[in-house]
Amino acid sequence: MARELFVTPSCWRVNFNHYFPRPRFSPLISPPRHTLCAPSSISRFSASLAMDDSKAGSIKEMPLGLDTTMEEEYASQSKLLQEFISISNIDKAWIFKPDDGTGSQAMFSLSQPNILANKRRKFIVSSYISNESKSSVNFRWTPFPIEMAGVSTIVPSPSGSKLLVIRNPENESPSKFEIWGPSQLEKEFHIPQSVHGSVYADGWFEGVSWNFDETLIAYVAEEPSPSKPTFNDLGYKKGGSTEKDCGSWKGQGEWEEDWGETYAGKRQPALFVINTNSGEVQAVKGIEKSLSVGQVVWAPSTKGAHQYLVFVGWSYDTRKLGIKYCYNRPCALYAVRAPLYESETKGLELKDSSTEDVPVFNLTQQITSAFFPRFSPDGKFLVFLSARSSVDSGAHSATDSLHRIDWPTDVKLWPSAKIVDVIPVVMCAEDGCLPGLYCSSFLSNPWLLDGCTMIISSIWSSSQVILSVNVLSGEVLRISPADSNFSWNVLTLDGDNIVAVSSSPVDVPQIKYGYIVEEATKAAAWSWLDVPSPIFKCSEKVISLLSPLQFSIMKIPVKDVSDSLTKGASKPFEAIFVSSCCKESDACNPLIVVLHGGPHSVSISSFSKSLAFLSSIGYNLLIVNYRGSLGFGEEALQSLPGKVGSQDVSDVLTAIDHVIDKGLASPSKIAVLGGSHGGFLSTHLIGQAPDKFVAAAVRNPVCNLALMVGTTDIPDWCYVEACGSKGKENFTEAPPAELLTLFHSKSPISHLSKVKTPTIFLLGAQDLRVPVSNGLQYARALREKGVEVKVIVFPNDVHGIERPQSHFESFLNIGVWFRKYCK
Ligand SMILES: CC(=O)N[C@@H](C)C(=O)N[C@@H](C)C(=O)O
Repeated sequence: MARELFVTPSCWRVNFNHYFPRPRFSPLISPPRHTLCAPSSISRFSASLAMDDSKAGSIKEMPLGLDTTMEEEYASQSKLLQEFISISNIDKAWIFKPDDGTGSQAMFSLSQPNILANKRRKFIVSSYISNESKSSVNFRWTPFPIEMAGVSTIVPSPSGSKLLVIRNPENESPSKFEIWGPSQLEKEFHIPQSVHGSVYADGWFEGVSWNFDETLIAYVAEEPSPSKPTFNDLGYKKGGSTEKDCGSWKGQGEWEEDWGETYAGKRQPALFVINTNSGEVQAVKGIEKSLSVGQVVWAPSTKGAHQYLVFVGWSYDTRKLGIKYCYNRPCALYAVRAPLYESETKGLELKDSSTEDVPVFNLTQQITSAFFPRFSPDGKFLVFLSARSSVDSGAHSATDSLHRIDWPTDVKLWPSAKIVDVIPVVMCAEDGCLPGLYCSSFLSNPWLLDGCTMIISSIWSSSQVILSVNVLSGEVLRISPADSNFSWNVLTLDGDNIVAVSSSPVDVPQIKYGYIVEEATKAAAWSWLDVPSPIFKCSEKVISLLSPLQFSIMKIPVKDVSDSLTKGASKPFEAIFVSSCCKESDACNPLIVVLHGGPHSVSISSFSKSLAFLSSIGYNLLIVNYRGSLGFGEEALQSLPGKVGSQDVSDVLTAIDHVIDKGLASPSKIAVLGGSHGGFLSTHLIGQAPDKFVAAAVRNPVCNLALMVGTTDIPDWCYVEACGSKGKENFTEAPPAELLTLFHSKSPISHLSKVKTPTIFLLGAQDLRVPVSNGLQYARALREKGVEVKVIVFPNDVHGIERPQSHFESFLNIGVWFRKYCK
């Protein structure tokens, strides 16, 4: 579940299958290993042509799996794909306010794939913001970005006078902490591996927080490596050895569970505090060994009392089940006393100075999930998000709720403090009303100047919108324009103004500046200005290819509504339709049906570089948010578990019929593209509707639940999605034979005998979520029965296939594959 969604730093829940390349820094990948579709006669022909081309007289070999016709296509598509892929993303932004009250300074952290190096390049661009009047704003940009090579994360201090830069080691070397002032490096500290490993910068466990007077920074890092047994020629060496000596060697010791997909080999996340003056690092004491911690913030401090930290803790029963994309892992907010530093305590008489038995308080015992803690600016309340629907139902993601704790000044009252519901889980909303909360991140400071209104981004049907939430009254307003089908995301706040970004499937992102219009009706209370910026600059070619494209969001009525369906599950679902408007003839472009994974994820109406590339080379897109997707209320979402492979398949077929009936698609030119659960749907579709699709492309598809259940990091997912609400209770690591039969019967592999559609498989060999065996088994079985198949295995990729070269090669092959079969 990955994505290329712009400007949504830790947004795991949206579109993540195709559109969210998160940086992965590892060595070059090798060329495709498996290519099962090139007839040898064509290969010989290609080789001879290549020979004629060669002025040097050497024989050029055609890369594995290519023929000359395809090579032409490769060459032309690859140039264009590069132009799309090189458009920058905004990962984060901050505002700095000078003391003299003049204007503000914005800093944007951007990234761009460096395909040659197979890494993401990170850089910074700044802009001076001046408000000439309430309704006009001017951003003056620095002429060039500055590269931030080797930087894992940057975090400005609350006053904006210091910048923490963390560089994680690539090997066994120390983590580097740099503290920068306005014009120079002020401090640099190297934290050895014996203290802790890499600092978490994963967008989930990640948490780096400055205290109020900027003397301490709390953060989450990997625990130091446990010692491993040492052996030498006499056998086991008692007491081990810290030094490397050539006469001894290290064994492995006991295997430790990790959090699965993307966390392979990562050690337990633990809490640390560094003193910004001395560089002294202390591990936070008192936290149970088994608790994984993250998202730390400082609790409001009281003069003369200890400082406390609030963090999220995840516990587990017998094993850690995969956590990436899985909000159904129980978690709670905890408070713990921060370590004491001598310099901090000088001259202070601490009220509770004992260092023994440091207590850890669970603040959210009444609820099964609590994360993204944010204190109000006055420290009077603590707000957090909860995925309790997800935890309680077992669905890996579901509708969120927002809560508040009025923060007691007396530490002893913390554990019993009441949790107030601010936004409850929405089961089924009336048309035009909030469908529920679906958030993948909160700003570190989400507060307007009144101190009680939070600005957040959330999914609303097929779009992302910006909401203002008054956490005292519970009033929620959709403040991004309600008449816009574009997706909007808040980047940072400038006092009571908002710096945001807005985009659509056919419009590259545009920076927006939002301000409150006085004395206006509530519905029109915010106005948005366009901010010209150099950030999303793209080539003339890209601009000209995007300009004739248009998109709409279609409502698709549910087929076969019955009394057994809830109201929410009987309401229309949605699909985003992208097409070319200026057609020379009446013939429709070929259609690609695009299916997100999860299944409890969503394709939003934002710009996706890879999908825009496919649209620009002449495909219409039908991006289906089948029932079960996020953004449509809890009843619609919960209608899918237990019915995967039938209800979702039926919704996609209904959406296809809808566009055919409207004359927007030709029934003989339809292809399907999906990853993970989207690949499950795609392979189901080519089996259940074998005459419908001329080509398919699948990325790490789930093809056989009976195989997946024994190999994935989330076997519980197979139970919940195949069996519904019973699945959670019945989960066991050793599924009985009858259940394996059920899993098989609900899987695409059970329809394999009917498949005819030429299918390309893009597989990540390091995928722990849907291990490569799932795609390979299905591809080999198709090949065995004579269906055209191409398989590309990326040896160093995980589930998302996001490493720049792999992402590029995947979409280039998808483009060429579809061109071959969809004329
Ligand atoms: C929860 C989860 O990871 N499910 C996978 C089977 C899946 O479909 N993943 C989605 C999110 C993806 O798009 O990769």
